[in-house]
Amino acid sequence: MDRIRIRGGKPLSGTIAISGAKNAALPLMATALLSDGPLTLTNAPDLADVTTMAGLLAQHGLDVQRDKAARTITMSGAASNLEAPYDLVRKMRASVLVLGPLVARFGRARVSLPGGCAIGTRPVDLHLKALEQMGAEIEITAGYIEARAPQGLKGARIIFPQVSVGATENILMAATLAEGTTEIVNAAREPEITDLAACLMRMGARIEGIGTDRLVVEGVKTLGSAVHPIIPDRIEAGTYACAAAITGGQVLLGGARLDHLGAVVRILRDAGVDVAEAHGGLKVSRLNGLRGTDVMTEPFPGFATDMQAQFMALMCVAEGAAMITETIFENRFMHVPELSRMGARINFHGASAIVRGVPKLSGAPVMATDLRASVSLILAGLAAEGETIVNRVYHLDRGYERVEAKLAAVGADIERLPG
Ligand SMILES: CC(=O)N[C@H]1[C@@H](OP(=O)(O)OP(=O)(O)OC[C@H]2O[C@@H](n3ccc(=O)[nH]c3=O)[C@H](O)[C@@H]2O)O[C@H](CO)[C@@H](O)[C@@H]1O
Ligand SMILES: C=C(OP(=O)(O)O)C(=O)O
Repeated sequence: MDRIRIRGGKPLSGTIAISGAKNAALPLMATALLSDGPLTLTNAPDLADVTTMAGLLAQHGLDVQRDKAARTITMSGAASNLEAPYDLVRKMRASVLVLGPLVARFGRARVSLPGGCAIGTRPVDLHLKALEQMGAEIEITAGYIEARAPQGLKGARIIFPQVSVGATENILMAATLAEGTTEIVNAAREPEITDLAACLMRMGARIEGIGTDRLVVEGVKTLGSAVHPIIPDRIEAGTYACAAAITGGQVLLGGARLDHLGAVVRILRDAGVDVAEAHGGLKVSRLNGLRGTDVMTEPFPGFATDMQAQFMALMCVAEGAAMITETIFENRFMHVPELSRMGARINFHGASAIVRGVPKLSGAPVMATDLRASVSLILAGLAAEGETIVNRVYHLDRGYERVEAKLAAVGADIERLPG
């Protein structure tokens, strides 16, 4: 298995092009199940998760054409197989996003339950309850969600008791082909939801309230073809902002959008990082020391849970203490013991961690159990004295396109060691 070797201490300088967003690409690909297409997505990132989703759609019977050089994915045809198998769903939880589109269009689907993962139990009860409210009959048998709506889905008033990105996406997609009006109350407002709604509108869907926590969808009979550009990855941008900050460098994040970063910008600024809109993206620099800054994760526009591990790496070398509270996932501190192995001073109890900054981290072999934890160790490695080896790179490849090439191009001493 590949590993990443980093020799720390080099301030980053230059431009990093931000790729299309993983978390936008995956639901956007699932929308291809709602029509015969073709649906062409541009600015598609070259990520393991995108490959998994392409494989899932192909096994459903869609024609999936991917041009990596042109960064496009074109999907067409109607699903002939309505089952999403365990082997693919367990690799990538976002596979469950095929459920809403399949039931809406074909009146039934059989989708493996995703199960838990390193960061939490991550149930899909909100997705299922909302589909039931829209008239679907749902049974769980042999680890599979069996959903049936022989008369089609019906519009309903869905009030989510908790903000869920995936449930909002599944129900938004399903509602586009349901009979009548669906109102989604307490909808997630992440930029990826806005991007999904924009693509669905291009395909002919009728949606109001885009960008708010109340989406109203008027069902239509069919959806058509579209060409849609995927938004830049705000989490990749935030990650490289932390890379610039932790090394005391200055980078331009090509294509990154300030309005997509939500509270991440304010918190980075509070911590002593300069983030400014610049021609072609965002300029991030850190000329003085980092300040310990408290943060709590929240749904958008709050501070993203997908940025928590990276921000913690930054706080490991800040002056003073930072209290980091994780409110979205119950087990998203897997990076703490590994950062501690690199000399970080972190205590955590329950949902909060106290990070007491140290002047220097020291390189070490480390291992991570999820995507953002892995990249937080790369960030720590960029700032550490000596050599850091990050094992289990497959987590990184799910969500970061050529992370070592992008960082090396702005001056990091980093390379992939083929396993
Ligand atoms: C592919 C993708 O876009 N993944 C993102 C998506 O994941 P995902 O869509 O899985 O995350 P959710 O927003 O659904 O999860 C938020 C919280 O709600 C809980 N919950 C969710 C659904 C449900 O039916 N029942 C339930 O209890 C979850 O366990 C979690 O505690 O949003 C997360 C929160 O911003 C991000 O960290 C992930 O990167
Ligand atoms: C948790 C993440 O992804 P997923 O929902 O695909 O596991 C992530 O992108 O940090």
